[in-house]
Amino acid sequence: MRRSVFKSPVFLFSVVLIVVLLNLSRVTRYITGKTIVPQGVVIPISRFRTTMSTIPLDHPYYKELEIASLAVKRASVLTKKLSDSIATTQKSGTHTKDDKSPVTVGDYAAQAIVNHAIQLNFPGDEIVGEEDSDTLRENTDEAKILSAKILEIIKEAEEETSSYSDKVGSLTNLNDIFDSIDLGTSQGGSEGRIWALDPIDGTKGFLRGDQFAVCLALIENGKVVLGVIGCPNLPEIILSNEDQTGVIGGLYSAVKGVGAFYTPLFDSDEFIPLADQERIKMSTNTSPASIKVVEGVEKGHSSHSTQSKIKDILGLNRDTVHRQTINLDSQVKYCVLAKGQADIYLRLPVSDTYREKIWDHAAGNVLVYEAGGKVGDITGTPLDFGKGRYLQSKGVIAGNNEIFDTVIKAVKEVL
Ligand SMILES: Nc1ncnc2c1ncn2[C@@H]1O[C@H](COP(=O)(O)O)[C@@H](O)[C@H]1OP(=O)(O)O
Ligand SMILES: [Mg+2]
Ligand SMILES: [Mg+2]
Ligand SMILES: [Mg+2]
Repeated sequence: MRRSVFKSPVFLFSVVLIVVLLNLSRVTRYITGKTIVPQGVVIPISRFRTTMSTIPLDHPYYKELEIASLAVKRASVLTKKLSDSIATTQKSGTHTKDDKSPVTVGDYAAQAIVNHAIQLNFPGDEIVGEEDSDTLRENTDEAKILSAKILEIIKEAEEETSSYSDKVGSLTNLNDIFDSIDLGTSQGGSEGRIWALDPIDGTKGFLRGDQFAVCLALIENGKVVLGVIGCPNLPEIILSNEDQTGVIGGLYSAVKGVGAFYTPLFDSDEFIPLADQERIKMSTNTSPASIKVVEGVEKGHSSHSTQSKIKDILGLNRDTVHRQTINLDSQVKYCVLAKGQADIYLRLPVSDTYREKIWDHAAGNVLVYEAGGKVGDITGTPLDFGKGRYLQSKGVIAGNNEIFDTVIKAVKEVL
């Protein structure tokens, strides 16, 4: 009997050869740990994965995102350490500013680190930063104690994140630290590239050992195009004020036109490309029985009583409203919202004259938009980040696309 052609050694060898050739890149990767792309260029595997994903490696602002992420991670390592030893921080490292708000060694040190990274990589860009070094440069005992502590904690954080130093640099003396802090004096505006930095957003939360965030945004011609928020104390899953679980520490990023993303903040000591991060999306929930509202903790920062009335109008039940309200300091509220763990953010003004600062909202703004939500002032008008260091509007309301207009209607009814 004639042997079937399918069983001939030549045929079987050909099949194996075709399979190997079709999977050449996988085979090479298995043997060498490197990937060969068709042009014969050898690139590391993580870059190959990014190229193959839906998000290209050359997406807009890739380098800005990489530098911003590493700088925010280093500042987060520093502030987390302080936050974990908060009893000492409170005693020795806090100064009260002219507007009576607190500033700690953590705020100064984090601003120095992030500003330095921006200047090193994008020397033509301006920075609007919350802090300045005036107090530290005074010839007083308090200034000397604060400054010595700042130098010490920066050195510690740089040692712990030394693998980033080729990208974000390092600061080795107090003069350079003061100069770096003072790079943040831009007056903002609607032209050019301006970074907005809040080195510790929610300093009061930080001092309580609760939530705070390191917030960095890039504003181009008045529009926020990139935002990175490091949340050193934020659990991955936030269900209510009592029920919060999962990995502690999150890094939330958004690039305009690309999307919004989450990755654990302390898991890796390198930059994780967006293709390897988790894409996050706002909820679409509009049901009064199950929607969740995020608000600040501090009654002096937003009007909790006006917010209660709005929740009433939206139809939240008075018996369950406390379970549907999540109180969090700082821009972590935008992160929880963008991740779809809450549906509405209410920040009703306590005073007619207070104007929000751009560094308090810029990064959160692009995060919510890119996750599929909306942010506006109390009239629903989008926030304008091109008007200087301050927003010229009152209050902040954010929500998923389905519920936003209903919330604005309720706000108008109450005010
Ligand atoms: N009087 C005020 N009204 C509204 N926000 C304020 C006021 N004072 C400080 N803030 C800022 O509000 C934000 C925190 O508010 P909340 O945590 O309630 O959302 C912080 O950015 C804080 O600045 P800072 O960055 O100095 O902490
Ligand atoms: Mg402050
Ligand atoms: Mg702030
Ligand atoms: Mg701050």
